[in-house]
Amino acid sequence: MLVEQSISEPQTYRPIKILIRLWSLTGTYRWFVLPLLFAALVASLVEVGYLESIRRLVKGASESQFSLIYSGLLIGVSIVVLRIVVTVFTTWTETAFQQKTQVSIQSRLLHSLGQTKTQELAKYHTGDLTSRVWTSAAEAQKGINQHGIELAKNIIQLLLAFAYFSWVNLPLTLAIIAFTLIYPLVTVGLGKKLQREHDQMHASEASRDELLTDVIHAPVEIRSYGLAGYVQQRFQQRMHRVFKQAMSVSVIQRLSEAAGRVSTYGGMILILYLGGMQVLQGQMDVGGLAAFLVASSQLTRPIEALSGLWNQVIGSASHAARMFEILDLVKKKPAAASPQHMLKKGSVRVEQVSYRYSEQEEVLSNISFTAAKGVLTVITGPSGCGKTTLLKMIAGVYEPESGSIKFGHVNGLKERDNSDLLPEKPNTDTKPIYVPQQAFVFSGTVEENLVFGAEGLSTEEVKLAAHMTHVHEAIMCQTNGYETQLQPQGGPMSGGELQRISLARAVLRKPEILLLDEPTSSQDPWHEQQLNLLFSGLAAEHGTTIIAVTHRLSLLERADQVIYMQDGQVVDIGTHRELLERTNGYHACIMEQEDKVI
Ligand SMILES: Nc1ncnc2c1ncn2[C@@H]1O[C@H](COP(=O)(O)OP(=O)(O)OP(=O)(O)O)[C@@H](O)[C@H]1O
Repeated sequence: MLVEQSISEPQTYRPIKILIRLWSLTGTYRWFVLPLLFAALVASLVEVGYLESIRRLVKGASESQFSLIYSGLLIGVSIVVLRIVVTVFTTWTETAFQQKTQVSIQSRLLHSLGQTKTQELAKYHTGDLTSRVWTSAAEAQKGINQHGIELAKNIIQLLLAFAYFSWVNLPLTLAIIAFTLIYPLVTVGLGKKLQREHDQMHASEASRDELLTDVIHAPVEIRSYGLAGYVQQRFQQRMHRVFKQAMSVSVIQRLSEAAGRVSTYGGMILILYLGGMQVLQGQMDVGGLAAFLVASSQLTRPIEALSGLWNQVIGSASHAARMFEILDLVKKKPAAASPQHMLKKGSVRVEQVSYRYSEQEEVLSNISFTAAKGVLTVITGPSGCGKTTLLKMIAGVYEPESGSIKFGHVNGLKERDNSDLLPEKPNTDTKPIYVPQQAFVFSGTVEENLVFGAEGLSTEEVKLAAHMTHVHEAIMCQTNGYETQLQPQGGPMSGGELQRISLARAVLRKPEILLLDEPTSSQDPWHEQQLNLLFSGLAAEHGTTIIAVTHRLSLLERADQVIYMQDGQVVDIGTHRELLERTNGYHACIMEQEDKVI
């Protein structure tokens, strides 16, 4: 039998705090709220004018006072015109506010995702992350730009209507308010429970989305392992959980709506009773009571709307909490280290670096070495010894648990002058560029994949980088050349071609420090040799500092220095020849890897 894992209880936030934070996230667009609130005030005054128009018309007709009828008519016509103007203005401003808010919040999220440490993001499933960034962000922002604004409008309307009705007949007004308050009181009472149910429902939806993402990403595995039935069963279980929680949410919402109906009808009956008594005692005429009854919805409607809106705000708040969790993953950057005057610009110094993934045993212990500017450094060692972890640490993906990684600041080496090979555009970004073993394919064409994020480069520059990594011809073999649309898995380009596209993407940016993880792992011997030549050339002729992780003998032979690692430690540093002569295990390790490659 399949056992579904339980979903951890999400953190619950206070809705008002959430609304304030959402509002502050909308950047400069937050001030759209002011004209909208002003429009809400005008709209509420219009409603009061409407009430006064009815009162004058009814009173004028029942007492045959033509002056009252005319003034009632005048007020009525004026408010119709004003209402049209306010409606047009509000619709336009609301639409603009909604769109700007959504763009602002979602781009904030994407920016945060780009800055969050990989190990933090790794705790989230892709399906969950996607639903937080898109669904939760879209639903959360409605909390301010739709429900929040409506809430404010109704409060303004309620206050003005209350002031007006109190002026007309205070006892009746107090009676109807007292009765209608049942609704918001019930809603607030159920609010906490409703928020908990919303939180759990969103967590269940996320677990369903995770399963869907797995199915989409692994159709081949599902078919070859015959998992279709298993996946279907799991999906049904997760949908059942979503359904149960959606039912709970719905029941709570219906309960509070029922309280709304009781309070509306009860309020009407109370007005009729108290008003009837006032008529019998001669304190009010029948016309006045009828007008009050007709217009009383202006008082009860905002109260009912407030309660319904509060439920919606709670729904948005629950989505917002899921989104904030992601925004809060970005930790403040540590204070910049003092400049290392001994290190030349482009050099990297790794000092006594140790690292562990969560509670596991140490993956890197006390690693130290220097990669000088223009030097080709190659890290090698048995599988699992920590090479990729070390490279990612230099790239800034992980932070050392102890020790430090320093980048040189002193500009002492010769400028890149003889740029007959590299594109001419000077590189201003001195951050290391990391090229992973598995090329990542962005959605778009080959050219877009090469240029990605570095707009403004000419076609010649892009082609030059593709020539340098020997992928230009393969691209030109495609019917649409550089305009070829890449499929999510990189088709129609092969694995080796994609790896060379990924290298060209890095070369195009003229990095001072280039970090390569198994850069020739998918290459045939000829391309492997050509790429090795490129790496040596970049280092020797262009002063690029290259740190590569590899098992390949051909690259080890070309390296200026080889760092040999075992079990998370540096065993020895030297040239390939030196290590072959003096380091135990190095020769065996290289031969073993070469045999695997062959
Ligand atoms: N995200 C992770 N969470 C937990 N442990 C990890 C993670 N990534 C790697 N490890 C562990 O850290 C150790 C070092 O992994 P790493 O990928 O750095 O080794 P490697 O030398 O590059 O291996 P290979 O040559 O097989 O690519 C391994 O034991 C691995 O299981």
